Amino acid sequence: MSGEFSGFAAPNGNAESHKTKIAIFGVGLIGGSLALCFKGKPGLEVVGHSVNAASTEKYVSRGVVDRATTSIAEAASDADFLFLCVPVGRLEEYVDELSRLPLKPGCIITDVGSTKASVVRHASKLKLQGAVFIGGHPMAGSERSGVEAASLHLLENAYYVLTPSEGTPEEAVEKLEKLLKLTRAHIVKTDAVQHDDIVGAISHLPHMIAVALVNQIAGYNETNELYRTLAAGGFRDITRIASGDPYIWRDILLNNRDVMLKLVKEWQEGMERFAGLISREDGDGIAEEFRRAGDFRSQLPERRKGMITSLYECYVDVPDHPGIIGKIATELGQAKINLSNLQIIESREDVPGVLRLSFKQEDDLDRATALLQSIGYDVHM
Ligand SMILES: NC(=O)C1=CN([C@@H]2O[C@H](COP(=O)(O)OP(=O)(O)OC[C@H]3O[C@@H](n4cnc5c(N)ncnc54)[C@H](O)[C@@H]3O)[C@@H](O)[C@H]2O)C=CC1
Ligand SMILES: O=C(O)C(=O)Cc1ccc(O)cc1
Repeated sequence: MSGEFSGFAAPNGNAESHKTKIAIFGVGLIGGSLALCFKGKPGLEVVGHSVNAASTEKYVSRGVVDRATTSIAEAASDADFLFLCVPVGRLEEYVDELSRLPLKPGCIITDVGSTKASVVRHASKLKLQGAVFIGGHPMAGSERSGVEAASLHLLENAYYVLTPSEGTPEEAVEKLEKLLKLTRAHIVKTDAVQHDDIVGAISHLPHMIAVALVNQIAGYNETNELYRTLAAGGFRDITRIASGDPYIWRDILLNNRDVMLKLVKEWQEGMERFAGLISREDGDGIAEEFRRAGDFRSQLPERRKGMITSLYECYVDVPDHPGIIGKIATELGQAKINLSNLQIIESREDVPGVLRLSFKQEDDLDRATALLQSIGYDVHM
């Protein structure tokens, strides 16, 4: 092996003679984003698997993998790393299927499922014929799905949780960590059960609440369309995650059932408490709730990609006159700064507009902020 990855040993130590083969089962948003991080790197070969022949052709024609197959056995054969990137409800079947195949001794099987306890428990019960299973969960994503939504930068700067068990060989974890450096994500290790408790609270519950909230408003809208018309900025922002893939989320919530039921109960108790404050007209109590929330929120990691926001954003105060959007877009374009979205938040004739600029990379955000400030715009995060 040569170049950037010289010395990147295949898990069986057979580094020099063969490329390190990475098999990706389910090349969608997450599988495709991982594939893009690995493909084209010296010493690595990326093979995609789908149950569907049309999908395998698409993976190759979009340049996301080196080759693709509908045969699990072919994808798995001689692979050094096997990434299971299918919906959570399918993960255990894939682990079962792999346990029946002649895998390369010392290969590493990992997954990207949003829940960890059940798949880790399942894998620990199987004889994996010399393979090592390590649970994984890249904590970045978006409400989009499919290989079309995959991006080389999706996982950059995000947290990537690994859940090795007590018996997992340390050197296998190190090999996986070394490969995952290519994603530029930050590795965090924790126990699978604890993972599901925490991620249930900070990701699964917010997704559920967003869906319930949108559906509540959609119900009102049936009798008065002004609900949709007036549902601007804030509502749209906090409910973006309600547009996640229905089947991906069905599997996540069902798989994390016990955690979700406990969280929903506690959420309902929180809402009851809030309703009590309102019905008793306890203004101080309401203000205290907002104060506590504001305090905790201000301690959240800033601009951390992953949960709830997968973009880097800033706001620019702009005088409300025609042409300003084009002017800013042109300035950014001339500086070769990649803008991924641009939106007017408030724009009335007598009120200064606020333009929201979204970027996929932190560096673009930093450069845009510096450029726009240098030419006199008021930019804030
Ligand atoms: N969507 C997100 O933001 C995140 C999702 N995850 C996890 O990543 C995994 C994949 O999710 P995404 O990439 O978002 O979904 P996706 O829908 O973009 O990709 C799923 C892939 O699995 C394949 N697939 C779907 N149903 C299948 C079935 N029944 N049998 C075999 N293959 C099937 C699809 O063809 C596709 O290639 C899930 O386990 C999810 O929990 C993890 C982090 C973030
Ligand atoms: O879209 C967002 O902001 C998310 O919260 C993405 C997300 C969805 C599922 C995961 O398991 C991890 C991250």
